[in-house]
Amino acid sequence: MQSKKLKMYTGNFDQYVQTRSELEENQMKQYKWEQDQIAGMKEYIARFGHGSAKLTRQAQSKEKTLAKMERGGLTEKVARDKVLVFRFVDVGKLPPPILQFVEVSFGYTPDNLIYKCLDFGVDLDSRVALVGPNGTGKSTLLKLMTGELVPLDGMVRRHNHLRIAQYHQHLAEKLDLDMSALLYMMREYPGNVEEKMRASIGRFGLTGKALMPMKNLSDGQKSRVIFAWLAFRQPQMLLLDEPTNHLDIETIDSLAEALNEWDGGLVLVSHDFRLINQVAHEIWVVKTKL
Ligand SMILES: Nc1ncnc2c1ncn2[C@@H]1O[C@H](COP(=O)(O)OP(=O)(O)OP(=O)(O)O)[C@@H](O)[C@H]1O
Repeated sequence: MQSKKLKMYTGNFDQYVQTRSELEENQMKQYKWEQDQIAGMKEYIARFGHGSAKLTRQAQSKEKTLAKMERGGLTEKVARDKVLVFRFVDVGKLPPPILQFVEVSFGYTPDNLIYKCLDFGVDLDSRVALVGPNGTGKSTLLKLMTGELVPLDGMVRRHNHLRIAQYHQHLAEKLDLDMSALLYMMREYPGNVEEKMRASIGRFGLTGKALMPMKNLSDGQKSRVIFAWLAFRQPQMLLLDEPTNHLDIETIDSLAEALNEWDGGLVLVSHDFRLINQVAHEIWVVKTKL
């Protein structure tokens, strides 16, 4: 969708990028050529339109050519897509260890353990993608990291100053859809000036949508409100549970870019290899239950 018009492209995303760039390059060449012609004719008409009979005739002829070109429809300038701004504020480093699992065992019931004697550490340089079939325990592991769940055995040690933020789809249910994103943020984080809140929403590409009720936002835009809400807490560690479900390809790429520019730690649960390939340095496979 460009300039409110739907254009169809065949092939995959990479082919679309290639074809679109070629078409736009040609369109820009044609646009520049036409604009040069028009400028030349206009200048001629302005200079010689009231000169000798011969020059005036030539100027009139150019005027006709110009009118014909305009009637035939001029080539439009290539409209650049608005680049999505997605940005997490840098938080600075905390000395490791940041988050450590020591001999952790966990199950929702003691007779059905999902994890047994887990030992690992995650720090602010970590860029981990957790992958594996549904129901193997990826979300459970994130909840153990945040402290929402506690181990049956062993311990999870967190740095005293560690701020963790977790993204998951259920956060969308917390949004008050009758409110605008701006009012929502101001209610969630009272005592902050409006300008600061607008900027925090703007960092997630929602500047033009800040004032409309959130029920009018698409699912992808609601996800971005949640990202703005999480980012405002300036976490050093982001735990993202299936963050791309409602995001289009450009937004996924913006998210990947923002994560790559950010200095915190990341644990990502996702099936989306477009995001995983761009941001993960390690892939941990969570396999079947014990
Ligand atoms: N609150 C709960 N009480 C009891 N069992 C639960 C609870 N939450 C999850 N489970 C079970 O624990 C196991 C692991 O669930 P978890 O949600 O961590 O898996 P997952 O790998 O994140 O899968 P998915 O991608 O489907 O969310 C599943 O068998 C699930 O049914």
